[in-house]
Amino acid sequence: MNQEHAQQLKAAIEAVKSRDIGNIYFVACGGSMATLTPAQYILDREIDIPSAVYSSNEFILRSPKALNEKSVVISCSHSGNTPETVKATEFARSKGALTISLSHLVDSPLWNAAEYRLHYDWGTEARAEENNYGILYRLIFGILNTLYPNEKYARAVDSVETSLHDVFERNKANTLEAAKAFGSDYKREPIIYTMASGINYSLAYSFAICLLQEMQWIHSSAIHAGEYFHGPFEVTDYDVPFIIIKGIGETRLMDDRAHDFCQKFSDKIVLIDAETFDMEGISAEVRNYFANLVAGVVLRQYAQYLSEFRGHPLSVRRYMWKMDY
Ligand SMILES: O=P(O)(O)OC[C@H]1O[C@](O)(CO)[C@@H](O)[C@@H]1O
Repeated sequence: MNQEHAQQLKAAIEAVKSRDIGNIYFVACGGSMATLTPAQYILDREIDIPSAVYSSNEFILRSPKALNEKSVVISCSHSGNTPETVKATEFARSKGALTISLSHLVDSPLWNAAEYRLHYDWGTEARAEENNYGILYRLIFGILNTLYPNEKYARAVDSVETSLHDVFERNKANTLEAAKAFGSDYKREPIIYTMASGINYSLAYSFAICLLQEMQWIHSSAIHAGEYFHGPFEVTDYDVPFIIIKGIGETRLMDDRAHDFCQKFSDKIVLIDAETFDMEGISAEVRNYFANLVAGVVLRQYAQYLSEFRGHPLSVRRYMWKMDY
């Protein structure tokens, strides 16, 4: 266990405990916003303190009336440099909110803007319990366990710290051949939709906007499985690809309904079904909250092989970080 990370988490959790909390905001852009979103889902399900997710600039511009000294604002920027997220964190602090920021870069502008800072590891060598989701889940379940002590939350933290890494590795190995087949079969597709609901929706969103659009320049759109029947299903056809992510929790009914319909008319469905994951080691009562993380790792491997078969590295950009925007 990284002791520096553990100290940073302890300080942030204690700070939350010392306050009277009225609401919790999650603020970030793009992939980082998608990373934070499952935490909001978990809070929604577990406690009655209201919470919301905002894209950083909208947070400033909309300026929620309830943002005040009773707010906790959790922001995240992988680079620590996204100006909107830095400004949103400064904005939250100026309103008296308790600010906690996650970043891979120590001493970045975001790092210096927040009151409490959480560093996370990144890259192929990083252990799951120390990466972005590992730190976020230790924070969220740590906060829950502090505010509402419950063995379930303690076991969730324990699942992150002792099992998540191996769960990721096993599921990556189990889906390696499927990832290669996806890369090979879908390499010439000009458009790929993603679909999910509940805690998995932000994964469908980040796969569409970050992996497919940003990193592969493939047209895409994330469709909420519940919303599919309210417009998007009209584009379903035998040659239109959909990646459907099915969860194991309370919103699976919506995933099933969308999948049942979609497979009648599309011959190109890539199903990522959390029911097939090996979740051994993750406490049973919180598996729904972890299956989306496993789906993310599985899908990342799919993107990696798509990129290899297309000869288009995931790191290539046309505009991002190259010009003013
Ligand atoms: O604030 P961050 O996490 O550094 O984000 C920077 C960029 O990285 C992404 O999350 C993924 O490349 C983009 O969506 C975003 O614009």
